[in-house]
Amino acid sequence: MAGTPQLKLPQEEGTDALLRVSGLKRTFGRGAAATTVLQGVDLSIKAGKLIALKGRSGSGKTTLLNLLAALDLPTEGSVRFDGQALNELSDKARGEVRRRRMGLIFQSFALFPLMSAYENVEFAMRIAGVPASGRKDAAEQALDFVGLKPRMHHRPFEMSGGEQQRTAIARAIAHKPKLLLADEPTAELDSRTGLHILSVLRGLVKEAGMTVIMTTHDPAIMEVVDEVYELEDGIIVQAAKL
Ligand SMILES: Nc1ncnc2c1ncn2[C@@H]1O[C@H](COP(=O)(O)OP(=O)(O)OP(=O)(O)O)[C@@H](O)[C@H]1O
Repeated sequence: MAGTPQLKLPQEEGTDALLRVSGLKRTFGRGAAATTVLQGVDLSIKAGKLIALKGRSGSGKTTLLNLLAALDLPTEGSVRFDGQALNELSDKARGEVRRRRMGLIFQSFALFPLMSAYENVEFAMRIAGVPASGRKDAAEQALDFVGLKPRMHHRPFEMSGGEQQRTAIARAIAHKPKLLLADEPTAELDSRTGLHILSVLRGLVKEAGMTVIMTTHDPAIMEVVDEVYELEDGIIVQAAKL
């Protein structure tokens, strides 16, 4: 894979965690119908790591990812991202942090069907507030990074599942976020295509200095990541450094 030097994030001094999660609890519903999914999650993640979050179905992986992405608010506890406590921000400021400094990837790709790969990436940058003058180059760099520049004018229905997921990755990284959050990024792909997606994600960490956190059931993922965290009964029960 051709790494694009321009995608590299500025390296910062300091050893503070990029993401610090403390006593995170999330309860859905009220009274007798209440379900506490996260019971007090603590996590500290340094910049420049590839992280897998595993756990059986229903263990709370997506719930945790949504809290890290500031798409949801905890019932108790806090998420500190890049030095800011997300729960202390207004809704608007939280949305800004997510759009400008995070990238999100979903298992269903979630691309706009009538837009080409390039237009999908360019549109996301517009939403992220990237000035018009820089959008074309940044979109092309991101599509080049995932190996899709030759197909960037194709629309999603003209692309394979792997190409659609690579478009979704390009869209998530074009504004150079510090943190990329991916919910089961290989779930809808065959194993060979899944491995290709993993090598793209690995490249983002190694060559661009991003931090990637992904939920997964895929054993192949555990082998290539830097750390694996396991959710069980609402807490982290295992944190392995490979
Ligand atoms: N908005 C909600 N309202 C009520 N319950 C919810 C809500 N969101 C999630 N849950 C419940 O929280 C639990 C954890 O769900 P979550 O999607 O986080 O699990 P998961 O580990 O990602 O599962 P999977 O691997 O199947 O995707 C489930 O029992 C789910 O039904």
